[in-house]
Amino acid sequence: MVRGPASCLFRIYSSKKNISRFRVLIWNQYLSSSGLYERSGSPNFKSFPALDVQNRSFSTSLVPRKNPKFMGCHPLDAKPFSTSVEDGDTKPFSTSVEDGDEVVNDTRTVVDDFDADVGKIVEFELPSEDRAYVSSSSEDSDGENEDIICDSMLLESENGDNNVSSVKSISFQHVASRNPAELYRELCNNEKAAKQARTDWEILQETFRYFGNSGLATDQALAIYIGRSFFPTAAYKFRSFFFKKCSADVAKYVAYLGPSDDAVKFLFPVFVEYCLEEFPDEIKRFRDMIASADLTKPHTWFPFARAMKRKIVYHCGPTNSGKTFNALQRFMEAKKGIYCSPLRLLAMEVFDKVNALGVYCSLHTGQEKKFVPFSNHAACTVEMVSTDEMYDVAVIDEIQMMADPCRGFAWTRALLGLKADEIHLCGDPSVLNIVRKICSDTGDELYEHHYERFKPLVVEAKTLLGDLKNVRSGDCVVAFSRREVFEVKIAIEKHTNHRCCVIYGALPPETRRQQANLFNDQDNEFDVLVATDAVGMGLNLNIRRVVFFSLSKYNGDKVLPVPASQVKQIAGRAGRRGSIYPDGLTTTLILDDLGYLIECLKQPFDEVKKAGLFPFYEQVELFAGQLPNITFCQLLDKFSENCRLDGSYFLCRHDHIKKVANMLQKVQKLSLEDRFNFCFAPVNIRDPKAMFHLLKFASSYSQNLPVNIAMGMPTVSARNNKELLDLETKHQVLSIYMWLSHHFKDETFPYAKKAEAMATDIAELLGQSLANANWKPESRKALKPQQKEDSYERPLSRIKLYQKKRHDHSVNSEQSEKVAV
Ligand SMILES: Nc1ncnc2c1ncn2[C@@H]1O[C@H](COP(=O)(O)OP(=O)(O)OP(=O)(O)O)[C@@H](O)[C@H]1O
Repeated sequence: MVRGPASCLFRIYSSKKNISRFRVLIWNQYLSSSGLYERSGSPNFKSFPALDVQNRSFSTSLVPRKNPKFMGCHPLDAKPFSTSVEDGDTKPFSTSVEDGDEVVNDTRTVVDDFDADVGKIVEFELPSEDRAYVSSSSEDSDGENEDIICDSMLLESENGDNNVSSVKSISFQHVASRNPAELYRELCNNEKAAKQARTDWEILQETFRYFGNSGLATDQALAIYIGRSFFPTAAYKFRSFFFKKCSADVAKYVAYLGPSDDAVKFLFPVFVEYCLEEFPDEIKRFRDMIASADLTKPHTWFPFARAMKRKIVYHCGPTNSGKTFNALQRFMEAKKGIYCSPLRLLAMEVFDKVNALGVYCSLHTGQEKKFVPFSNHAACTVEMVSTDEMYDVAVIDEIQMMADPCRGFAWTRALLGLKADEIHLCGDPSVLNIVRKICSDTGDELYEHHYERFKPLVVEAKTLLGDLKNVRSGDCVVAFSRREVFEVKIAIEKHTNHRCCVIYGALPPETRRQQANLFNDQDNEFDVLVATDAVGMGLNLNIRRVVFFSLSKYNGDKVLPVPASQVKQIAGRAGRRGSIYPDGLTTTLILDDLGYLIECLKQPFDEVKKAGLFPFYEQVELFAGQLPNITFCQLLDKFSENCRLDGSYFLCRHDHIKKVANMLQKVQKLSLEDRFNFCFAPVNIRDPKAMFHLLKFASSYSQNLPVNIAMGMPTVSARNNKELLDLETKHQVLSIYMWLSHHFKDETFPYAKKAEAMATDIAELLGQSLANANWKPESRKALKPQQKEDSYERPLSRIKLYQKKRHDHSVNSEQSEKVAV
C-alpha cells in the first residue's frame, strides 16, 4: 500500500465519501511538484516531451513517467495508444492528420507509472453510500427504460437492483487497459448506447462536465492542435458521441472514476481519437496558426549571418572598466564598422567622439539620419541596425539589455542577425551564459575578455547625515523621480552655494548632453548634478561621488527598493578614468540607507537565463492570415497566447504597443503593416497630449493627406512646472513626427526638417528653463520630504520602512502559519 505522506492522505480520504478524491489529491500534488502542466497563458509545449510541432510525434497520454514520489502506488500496465484512426495497433505510434503532410512514427514505450491504480482491483472498502453507483455490470439491473433525460441514452430505473454486495471485488482492468484506438472504434461501431442506471447517468454527466472544464485536458489537447477556444466545443461533441455510443462496461468504469482527473486521463486518449477523426479542419487551422507563431530556433531566421564565420568578442565587466573603449578601438580600426547603442544619446556621443578622432562616422537613430560623406562607419541605436549590410566590425553596447523585458528583442536580433566578421559585445557578466548558449547554437566563435574596474569604488560610511547642506562639488545626487530631482535641486540651491544641473528621462538627449557638458565644464558655477537613473547609461560625466537621495523607486504601482544591478550601474558612474575625479566614491543621504547600498554593491551579477524576442512584421502578418477579422490588439494577444519559444528566450512585453494599438483602432484604413509601424513610435503612453498627437498623425496618414505637425512653437523658456512639462511634451511630439518620417514614405511626412529645427529650439529652451528652474513641482503628500528651518533633511529611510514592513509581514505570516499548524 501507499507509504509515507501519501499513506496519511489515504487514511484521511478513505474515510471520506468519495474515494476518487484520494487520487485527485495525489495527482494534483504530482502536477504541482513536477511542474509538468504549467497553467500559463501560453501553451507549455515543453510539457509534451515528445511533441515538436514541426516534426510531430506527440504523446497524448496523460500518464506521466515513473515518479519516485509515487513508488508506493502500483505499477501500471496502462496501454499506450495509437492515434492512427485506421490502425489500432499498439506498437508503432503513428499519427496521421488529414492533410497528410505530416505522418510521424514514433515507437512508444509502455508506461509503467504511478497511475497504475487506474483499472486495478479496488483494494479498499468503499463506504456504503459510495457503493451505490458501483455495479459490476449492466446486466445486474433490469429496471424500466426511461427516455426522459437524454433521448440518446437508455436509462435504467433507480430501483434497478444495483447489487451492492457484489461490488467488493470489481475489476475494471479490462476497460482501463484497453487500447484507446480500439476502444474508440468499438464505440463508433456500437449501434446505440447501453442502458445505464440513473445514478450512473448523472455521474457520467458530472464527469463529462468535469472533463470539459479540465485545465489538464485543455492543456493536453493543445498537443493535437485542439486550441483552448475550440476545446469546449470538442469536449461537448465528444460527450454527445459518448452518450450515444457508450458500452456498458466503459460507462460503468467512467462512472466509477467519477468527476476526477483519473476519468480525464482515461477519457482523454479516446477523445484524441475522436477529435482526429471529427475535426481535421479545425486541427489543421490551429496547427497552421501555431506554426505561424513559431518563435523557436530564432538563430535560423538569419541564414546569411549563419553562413558567415563570425567571431564574437564579449567584453565582460562592471561599469567604468574600459570595455567600450577597447571595443571602439577595434571599431575605428576596421574598414567598415557599426556601433549599436542602447540610447540615442550614446549613439550621438560615439558619433561625435569618432568623428573628432578623424574617423568619418554617420549617425542613424529612429529620429535622425546624419550621413557624413565618405563615411564607412556608423553609430546607430540598436533597433535601427541593418541586418542586410555587411560589416567588418560591429559593436553591441550594453549587451545585458537583451534581457530587458520590453526592448530585449532588439539586442537579440542584433546578436543573431548582424552580418559582421567580428562582433564586440560590451556588458556586465549577467548574460554571459546565454551568449555562450546562443553562440553554440549559431556556431560562432566566442572570445571572452574579463575586466575589472580601473579603481575600486569606495563607499563613504559617513553619508550626508540626512542633510543636503553636506553636498560637495562634483557630487551627483540620484533621486528616482522627476519631482524629487527638482525638490533636491531647489533645496541645494537654497541652502548652499552650489548650482545644479539636472538629468531625467523625459528630457531630450540634446538637453541631457547640454546639462552633462555644463556639469563637466569646470569654468562655471554648476558643480552638482541631480539626476534620476537616466544618468546610469550613456553619458561621460566627471562625477566625484554618487549620493543616493533614496534607494527606492515608484514602479507605477508601489514603491520598491531599486534593484541591485541598477544601483551598481549608477554608483559605478563615480570616478571615471581620464576625468578630474579618477577615484570614485558613493554614499547615501541618510545612514539608514547605507546598509542597502553596501549590500547591493557586494552582490554578484544575477545570471540571466533568457533573452527577449519579438516577432518581425512578416511573422505577425503570417499569423494574422490565420485570424482574419480581429483587431490588431487582439491579434497581439492571440500571438502571445499561441507563440512557441525555446527555453532560452522570452516574448518581450508589449503593453505599450497594445495601448497604442487600442487607441489607433479608431483609425480606419490603416494597413496591418502601417498599424504595426505606428505602434512602435516612441510615444510616452502616460502623456495624453502626446498620444493625441500620434492619433492625429495616424488619422491624416490614413486619409493619404500630408501629415502636419499642427503644434504651436513656444518662444520663451518655461516659467513654471506646467510650462516645463509643456516643453517636454512638445519635444516628444516632434520626436514622434521625426521618427514616423523615417519609418514611412518621405512625402507623407513632408515637414521632417521643420520638426527637427523645432525640436532643436525646444531642447535649447528646455536647457535655459532648467538653469533658471526654481519652482517646486507638485508633490504627492505621502512622499513629501520634511524640511528643517535652514537645512534640508530627509530623515526617513524608505528602504528601512520597506524592509521593516517586509519583516513584519513575514513574522505575521509565520505566526499565522503556526496558528494554522
Ligand atoms: N585604455 C584607455 N586609455 C585611456 N582611457 C581609457 C582607456 N580605457 C578606458 N578609458 C576611459 O575610461 C572611461 C571608462 O571607459 P569605458 O567607457 O570604456 O568603460 P565601460 O566599462 O565601457 O563603462 P560603461 O559600462 O559605463 O560604459 C572612459 O572615459 C574611457 O575613455
